[in-house]
Amino acid sequence: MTTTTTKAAATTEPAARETVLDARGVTMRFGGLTAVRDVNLTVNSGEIVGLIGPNGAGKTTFFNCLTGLYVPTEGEVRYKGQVLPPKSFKVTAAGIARTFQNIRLFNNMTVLENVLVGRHTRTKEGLWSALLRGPGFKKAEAASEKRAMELLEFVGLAHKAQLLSKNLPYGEQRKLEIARALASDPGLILLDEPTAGMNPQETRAAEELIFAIRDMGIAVLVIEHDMRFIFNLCDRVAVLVQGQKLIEGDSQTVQSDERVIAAYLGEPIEDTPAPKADAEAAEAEAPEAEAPEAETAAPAEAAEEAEDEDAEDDAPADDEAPAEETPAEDDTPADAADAAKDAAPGKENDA
Ligand SMILES: Nc1ncnc2c1ncn2[C@@H]1O[C@H](COP(=O)(O)OP(=O)(O)OP(=O)(O)O)[C@@H](O)[C@H]1O
Repeated sequence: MTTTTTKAAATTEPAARETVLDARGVTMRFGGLTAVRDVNLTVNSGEIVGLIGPNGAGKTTFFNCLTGLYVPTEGEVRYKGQVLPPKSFKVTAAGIARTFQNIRLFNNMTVLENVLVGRHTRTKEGLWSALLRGPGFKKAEAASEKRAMELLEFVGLAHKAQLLSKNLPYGEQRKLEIARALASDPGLILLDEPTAGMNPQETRAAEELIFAIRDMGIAVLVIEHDMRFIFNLCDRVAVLVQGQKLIEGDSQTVQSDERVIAAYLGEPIEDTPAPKADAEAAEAEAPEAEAPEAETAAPAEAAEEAEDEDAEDDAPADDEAPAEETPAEDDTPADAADAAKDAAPGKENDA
């Protein structure tokens, strides 16, 4: 990635902005625990919005509600005005892509194949066409491969296209996840801790990459514990504390808000420090990044998974252990779906 894009680039764009994401009154309960409570959040085209909060504040749960992994107990999520069905593959098809806190790559597939998996929501060729490998299929396959290579070029991994993804260094695996998410041609990308485990140099490169994604016309919603990264990157930042939105505003407003500092430090603040000191204090108190460990439980039959509409979401991840989750029904075996209904009787959104 050699872009020189900066935050200022966005502010010179025309003001006409479309509301891309509109989450209204989103609440998620797990039994007696309310992980997310009545959260409203919008993301507009051309924006990079940050979502921060202490450990356990409900950030990832909120992302899961936005992307159909969870059916919110209350509230609704709209993408470009349309209520989203709470099914992850439909959310992806509608135009929202995401990456995960714990990397979810198909370890035994090549870098290129991983991006092609992300492309499947945009290919129209059916099973028979694929089996017979007719001219339509071959044309679609060539187009997908071309697009996948463009995206690998964009994230700086084109020269590693034929390597197995498990052989990439950690920072590059994170980039590959982003390329795979971009392969579905999203209008909005949700990034869950994109710099976790990265060194400062990689973090700086990730920042440039996200600016470049924004400049491609894709709105960004990002969770991150690195406060310097968030406040430098985002046009707006929302703070979740104990499942509720505490404050939302520009970086300056948020980082100097006493309640935000108190939430991170866990104690009342008598004197408000200068904003820079705030950011450093918050960063010092922020939880450790996730251990840089790639997902190791990629499905044995990766090719079969690629055919599966839910392939991405079915790849297991440690932070979202299926045993305890209450995901949407299409992402789980029947018994887990039953458990989900009992534990999280969220309403079904209409398409
Ligand atoms: N499937 C689940 N079942 C029960 N409780 C859950 C489930 N998923 C999350 N929680 C709880 O919901 C709360 C919010 O968790 P969540 O992972 O969304 O927080 P977070 O802000 O993303 O935290 P972190 O910054 O550590 O990733 C926590 O108390 C967590 O234990």
